[in-house]
Amino acid sequence: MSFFCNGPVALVAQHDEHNGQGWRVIQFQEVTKTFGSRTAVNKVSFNIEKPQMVGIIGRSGAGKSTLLRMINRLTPASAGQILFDGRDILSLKGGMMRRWQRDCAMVFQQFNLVPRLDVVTNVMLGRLNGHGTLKSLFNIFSQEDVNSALGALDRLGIAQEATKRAEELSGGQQQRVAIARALMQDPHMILADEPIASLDPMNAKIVMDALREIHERDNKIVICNLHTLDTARTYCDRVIGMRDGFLVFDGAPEALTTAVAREIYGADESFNEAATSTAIDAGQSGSRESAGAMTPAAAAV
Ligand SMILES: Nc1ncnc2c1ncn2[C@@H]1O[C@H](COP(=O)(O)OP(=O)(O)OP(=O)(O)O)[C@@H](O)[C@H]1O
Repeated sequence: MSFFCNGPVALVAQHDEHNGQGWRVIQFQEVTKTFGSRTAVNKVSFNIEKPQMVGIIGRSGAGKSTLLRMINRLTPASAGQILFDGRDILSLKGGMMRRWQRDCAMVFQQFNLVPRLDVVTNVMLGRLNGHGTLKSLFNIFSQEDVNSALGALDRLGIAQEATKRAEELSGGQQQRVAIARALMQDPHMILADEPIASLDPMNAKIVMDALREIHERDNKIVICNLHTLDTARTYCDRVIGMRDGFLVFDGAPEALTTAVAREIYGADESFNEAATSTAIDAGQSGSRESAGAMTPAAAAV
């Protein structure tokens, strides 16, 4: 299904919170965020009914980051509901809220690692929410934590960097460490806020391949804010377009034509898709840096 409209949409299907296959549905119901007089996210409604890789696109200021940050409660919503398994996650407090935040791991544009800590410790920080207060306070990790962190790094193809300080790594490597840290949370979903915006095309491809592989192999939802249409088309099963806080497009990547993109971006006839391109060539694998056990996922899309 795809649709396009110029105003608020409310397409919340009425159904059980389970999709009949034991998989838990996420429902966004008129989710809204206002900052003073500005409405950053305006009555956004949609459901995710199966593990999908969802790309959110739109021009700067459209509300993409705010929407993502509301999901894991980094930004409080002003109105609406986000239901997971029928439970409104926007009203969770204390330990329940922290557990939810562990369930939806965030990956940020600027990686958010601790620069002077070694890579493996940075990855293990993903476990902190699951530890008791004392253990968390002193960063006490078990041998099992160390083994899991090394396993996650190996999966991301950077186990050999485990003992280096995070600040010694390239941007692409740091983002893979951040993804390994997210995996340590064993989350239901990964929320990636412009994960490749600071990376060159080769590293952008490695990072997007990694996210796609996690989606495919672990059957996890990945929601990814993206600035580039070609990346959304190549990697995502579903694209959501935002404009001025409204959800204005929700459909398959094939439906994301240049004309549709022009509407989402509020651009005129001079709109040039190349301006949003990262020039990721999904087929260019010969010279690229190894991503370890990654499957070049773009080929599967
Ligand atoms: N903490 C804040 N205080 C006030 N206004 C904010 C705050 N965060 C976001 N906004 C405003 O909300 C609107 C949506 O911002 P948001 O960062 O969600 O957009 P975006 O689509 O992610 O943009 P970009 O692609 O540039 O990151 C913008 O007008 C922004 O200025």
